[in-house]
Amino acid sequence: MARYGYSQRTVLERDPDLDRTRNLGIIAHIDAGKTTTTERMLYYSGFTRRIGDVDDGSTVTDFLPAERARGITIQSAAITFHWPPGTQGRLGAPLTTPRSLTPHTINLIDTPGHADFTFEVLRSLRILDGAVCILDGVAGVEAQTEKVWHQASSYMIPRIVYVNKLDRDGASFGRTVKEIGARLAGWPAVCQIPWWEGKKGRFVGVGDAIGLRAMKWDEGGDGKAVKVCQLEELEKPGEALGEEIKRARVALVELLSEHDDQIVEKFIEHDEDHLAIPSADIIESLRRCILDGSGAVIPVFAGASFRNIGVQPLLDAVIDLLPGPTERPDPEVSVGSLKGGLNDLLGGRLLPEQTDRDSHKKHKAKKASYLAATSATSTALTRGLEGCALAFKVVNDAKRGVLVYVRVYSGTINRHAPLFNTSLHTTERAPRLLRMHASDAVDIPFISAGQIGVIVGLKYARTGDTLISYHGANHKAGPPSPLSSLQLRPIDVPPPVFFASVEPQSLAEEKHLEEALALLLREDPSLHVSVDDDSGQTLLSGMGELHLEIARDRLVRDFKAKADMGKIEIGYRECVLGSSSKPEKITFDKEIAGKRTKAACNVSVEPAFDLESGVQDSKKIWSTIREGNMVSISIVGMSVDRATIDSPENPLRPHLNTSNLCQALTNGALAALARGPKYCFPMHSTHVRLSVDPSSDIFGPESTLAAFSSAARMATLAALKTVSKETGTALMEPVMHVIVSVDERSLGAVVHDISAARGGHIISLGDNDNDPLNHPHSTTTTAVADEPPRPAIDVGKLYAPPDPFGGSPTMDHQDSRQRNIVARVPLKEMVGYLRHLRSLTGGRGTFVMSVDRFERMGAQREKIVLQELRGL
Ligand SMILES: Nc1nc2c(ncn2[C@@H]2O[C@H](COP(=O)(O)OP(=O)(O)OP(=O)(O)O)[C@@H](O)[C@H]2O)c(=O)[nH]1
Repeated sequence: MARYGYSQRTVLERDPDLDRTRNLGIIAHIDAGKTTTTERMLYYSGFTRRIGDVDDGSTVTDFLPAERARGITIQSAAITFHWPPGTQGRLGAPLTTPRSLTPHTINLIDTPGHADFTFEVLRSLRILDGAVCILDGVAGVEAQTEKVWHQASSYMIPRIVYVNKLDRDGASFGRTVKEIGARLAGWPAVCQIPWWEGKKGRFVGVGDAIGLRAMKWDEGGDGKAVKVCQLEELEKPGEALGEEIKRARVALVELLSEHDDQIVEKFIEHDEDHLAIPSADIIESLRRCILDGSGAVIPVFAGASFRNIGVQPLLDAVIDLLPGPTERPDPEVSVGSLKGGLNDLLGGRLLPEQTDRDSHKKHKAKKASYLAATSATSTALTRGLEGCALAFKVVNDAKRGVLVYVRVYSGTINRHAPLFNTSLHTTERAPRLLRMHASDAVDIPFISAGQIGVIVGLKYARTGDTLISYHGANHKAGPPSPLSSLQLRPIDVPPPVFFASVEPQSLAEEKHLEEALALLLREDPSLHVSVDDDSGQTLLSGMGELHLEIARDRLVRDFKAKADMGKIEIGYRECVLGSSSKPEKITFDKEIAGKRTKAACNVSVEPAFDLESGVQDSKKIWSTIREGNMVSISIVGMSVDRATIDSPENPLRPHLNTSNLCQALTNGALAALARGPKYCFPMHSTHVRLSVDPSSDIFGPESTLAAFSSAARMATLAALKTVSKETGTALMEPVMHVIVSVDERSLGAVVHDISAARGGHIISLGDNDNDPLNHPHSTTTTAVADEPPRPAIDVGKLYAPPDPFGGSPTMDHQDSRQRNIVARVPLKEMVGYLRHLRSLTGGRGTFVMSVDRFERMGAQREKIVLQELRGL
């Protein structure tokens, strides 16, 4: 079965320009040096005339004022530049090997490193064809890196690693290589080794195991001039670098031989001489090994971007090793109930998957109907579809208005073409198309498959929406089915756990604030806005404190909204403690716009703390799980089979369509669940059972969908109120899955702090028994969920060059060993944790966290939290 996001190999036309395009992302832990490295890339490619500096806020990529002020990257900006610069080759000429001899187009998508921006990272990751993962040579593999690395594996993104900051005291390339093996669960293929010179071990350049040479940069220069030394020059007596480069080459060939048969042939062809294999063959082998995006083989490069060392060979590696759009797997789409690769679907090659439970006969019948459906869909798509793109980012630009960044996956998107948004079901024209160079832009007539570009002037498109253009576009009706339901697979948005009220400073500002919030939500769908019915207050919720702080900055500074944001608070949830004793029946009966509307339904509620295992209800014909709650619907006289087919006996006919009715009822119930009866927090772990009896609850044409939705909302509110009175409700709190990376020395203090002071539950300690790093000969397997485990990695057998001081690759320096503490901790106890962790660990500790679940609080804890909430 295909993994998340993609199925089989793509069948994009082999376009020579696309072969020379790299949709590249840079991923890393916060502060590893993404922006610093990007600035050098832009400078060496001739894109900028001076090197921007993160520390004085003059970089090209971090162009939002909020980013510049904080010195961190918040938004992924897409920039296009060319590498190598100059005229060594020309576009359209056949590809030479190595590819880095011919100019290529790099679309660079910068991704944020902060944990609060997971959604940003994910939405950038999915459109990449390859990525560079930057590590800090002192800190090694940090918790956030591990997290993003595994996310990239699940999107099958081919990656290379760049170990940065090797100029810093305490930098340890060898230890970092071992950590790559252990923590990133792949085989590090050391392509470069650091060149440390003199007694103090000054970092001056890199040794190249692929090209059997070394590169040296002048101290203090802009790094443009690179001195290349061949192996012979490095083999002088007393010169250790030459020998180490040879050792690295042997290790590289040995490693590749275990993953690639073709390099074994080359090895034999060259009399089993590791050094005799041409560098072009090594490059091709590395390329083959990383192309599947599994991360099983991890090419490792070295540098110190801040000192202008190592960036040009890194760019060469991007071109030489990472794939172009034509070499990537087919993007996964859904069309109605069909799911599969877009190009498979267009080419009529989508095959059904047989589940283990399907009997052969049943499978045969299923396959026949499936094939008929896919073939009809394929024909419709091939006839109709002109272009299909994913809006992966929406940005409000002060000069140009709203910019929608898109990646085109099929066909072309042309200027002025009407674009149908299959997520919102609206059509909008694309008046202008741009190619972005950070904050500069160039007008272009079209964006074709595999390319990244910007559409200006769209009013509705949001981040994550699928946009299509089609033959015979019809503004009013939109495309015919099934084209109208074509969607590139969306990203799951985690639940928001922090919220704050947002108030306009005056009544006159209300409208402007509303518009600014709407724009903010278009940019970032992981933000939510709700209006408290009782107080009329607008609440903005998000995934982290920083997430909301940035949202406030965006509102006030960038959108110029005159608004105040209240205190950022934790988004608790409320749950019912018992079930309704009898269903609550509500008849909604109201005149709307001069027209009478009337509908009724019955609702009962009950606790559902384990939604994962499913809630049994034989009568239900429809159920939805949303934000930790379940809504299930039954209609008297209908069973699951008949419900989906609008047969003549369907009791809802002729006024109502079953799925529209169920959707309207669900929307009504979900609206009621947004506010708990006692504490006003959203409900969680609650099952709403809704039932409609067509003989008594439907009143002919007066029973509109809106009337049903209102009836469902009111009945759910009433049922929650009754249960709250009869059995009570309780508070639930977000509990986080936390990974803290600390060195051995601080382990005890941090563990004690988590378990004693923060009420956390330690799950694992990365202790001597489990942590491969502490057992040089122990093994590790891949940590990617839903992946079959890869053969174990023997960390002790990995090649890593010796480090000059301190960080020996055997990691016998007890105190500098990194340990990962995995724990579950209530979010409330994690507020402001980074500062505390830094003080416990002398500034070295880092952590990542994500929402694990919502948990009911004990009575004592609930009392304390309630007192705090009431300001007591
Ligand atoms: N000594 C040294 N410092 C570096 C190097 N590269 C980056 N830095 C410094 O590390 C800090 C963080 O660098 P950034 O480039 O902002 O890191 P980033 O990964 O973009 O950080 P975010 O944007 O916050 O995710 C800055 O103070 C840089 O000057 C390097 O090679 N050597």
